[in-house]
Amino acid sequence: MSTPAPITTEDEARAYVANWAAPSGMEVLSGYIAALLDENGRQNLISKPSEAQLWQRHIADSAQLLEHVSRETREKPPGPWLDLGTGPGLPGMVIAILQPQIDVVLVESRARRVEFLQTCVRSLGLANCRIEGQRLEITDPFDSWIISARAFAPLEKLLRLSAPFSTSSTKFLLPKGRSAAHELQSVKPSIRRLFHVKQSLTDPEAGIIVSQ
Ligand SMILES: C[S@@+](CC[C@H](N)C(=O)[O-])C[C@H]1O[C@@H](n2cnc3c(N)ncnc32)[C@H](O)[C@@H]1O
Repeated sequence: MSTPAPITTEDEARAYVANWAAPSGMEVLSGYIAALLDENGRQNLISKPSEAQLWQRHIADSAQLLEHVSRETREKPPGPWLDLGTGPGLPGMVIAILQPQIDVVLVESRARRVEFLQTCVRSLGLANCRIEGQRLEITDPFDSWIISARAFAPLEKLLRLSAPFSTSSTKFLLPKGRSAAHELQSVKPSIRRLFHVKQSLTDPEAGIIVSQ
């Protein structure tokens, strides 16, 4: 399989995301983006400077996690995709919009963010997206097919918190920005050997920690 080209502009990001979208996915996505930008005026969901590069920094950055999932499991997901500390739905809600056959569960503890997520689910008609609006620690456990988390917690803490939601076959997809390699180096070898770092398509210096 060829490695996709790096994404360096908003146009490239939009075209990249469109490749992952189910029919009508891009239309639903524009509804989500409009809501996100509107709500960002009321609460701090994404940094203000990143608004100008929203497709690259947030939407394509989320969508690229699909590169690390086999086509076979993507088409017939063997369980739910769990996104920890999703904030405004990044990356989980983007995945749910692009791939409606995937059941996505978003965990977020902050009430105003939860309200935003619930409004999006209702207004965009996202039947495959469930919100768990409380701390992960008090969320009823279930077995996840995939666990994603962007800017949520350091790796060891993340693994500890997510243990009730993972099995030996759960795949972890953890965008870690520029600290990915360093973070993986800093965990104990028994954990380190279970993961590797993949380069982000949206930032050549950023990495995604992926389980084997
Ligand atoms: C830095 S933000 C990242 C949000 C989003 N993933 C993104 O990349 O834009 C971390 C989010 O995790 C949520 N969070 C932190 N600890 C949590 C916990 N124990 N359970 C659920 N959500 C939590 C916070 O409220 C916050 O929205």
